[in-house]
Amino acid sequence: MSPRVDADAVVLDIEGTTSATAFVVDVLYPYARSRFAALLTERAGEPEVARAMAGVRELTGEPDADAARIEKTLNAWLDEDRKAAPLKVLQGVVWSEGFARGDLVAHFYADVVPALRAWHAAGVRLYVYSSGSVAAQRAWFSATPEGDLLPLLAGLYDTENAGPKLEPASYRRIASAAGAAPDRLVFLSDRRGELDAARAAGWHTVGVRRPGEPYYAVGVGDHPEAGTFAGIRVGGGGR
Ligand SMILES: CSCCC(=O)C(=O)COP(=O)(O)O
Ligand SMILES: [Mg+2]
Repeated sequence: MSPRVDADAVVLDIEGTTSATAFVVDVLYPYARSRFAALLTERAGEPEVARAMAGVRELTGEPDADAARIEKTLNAWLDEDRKAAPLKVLQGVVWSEGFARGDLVAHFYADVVPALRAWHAAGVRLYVYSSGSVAAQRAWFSATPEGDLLPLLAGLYDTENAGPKLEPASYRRIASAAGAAPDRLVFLSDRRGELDAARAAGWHTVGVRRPGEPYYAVGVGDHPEAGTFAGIRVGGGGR
């Protein structure tokens, strides 16, 4: 449970890995849910909102869906924790404003921020790859109980700029964008399917298994695993 990884860069999943799924589901989702109606009716003319509403209509095959119908769909997707791109865009809009306003403060497991600081200080580059939109990621890392962590991060990737998390091509895209050889990258995630996709792209992987998380019981297959970030050694020569 203390993997050593010979890599130059760490790529982080958020939900279930750096942070509790329960916080996302119990705090962030209700925050978004309570603001969708106003967003869809009062701000439908904003390009990002309009594009996401068109995306919902396309995904559901309901070209005439009005704001109320779209809100219903978004709430159903929230109930399923479905990582649909238009939902993630709209969540990103609402959450960014919530974090900026001070309504929301991000959650990180206690072992995460010390490890991120130590890796960064040792010259390991840090990236995020999450289903949460880049806007949501930026807001999340900028408003933490330990202050603004964005300066630690070299880049942010989501399903829009990289692609779906279960497809190896997405990890190849990230490696190329980050200018890193695949075998110099390690992906930390709680989901076996994501780890399988990263490994298929030639990356190192570590499955993060935290008791109480939804994927804990499923396990991470034959990927190296860690219970916390504290035991993960990353660096040239596995330092
Ligand atoms: C700051 S992103 C909030 C979490 C979220 O909405 C999400 O979908 C995270 O999914 P992940 O890919 O990080 O498991
Ligand atoms: Mg996750």
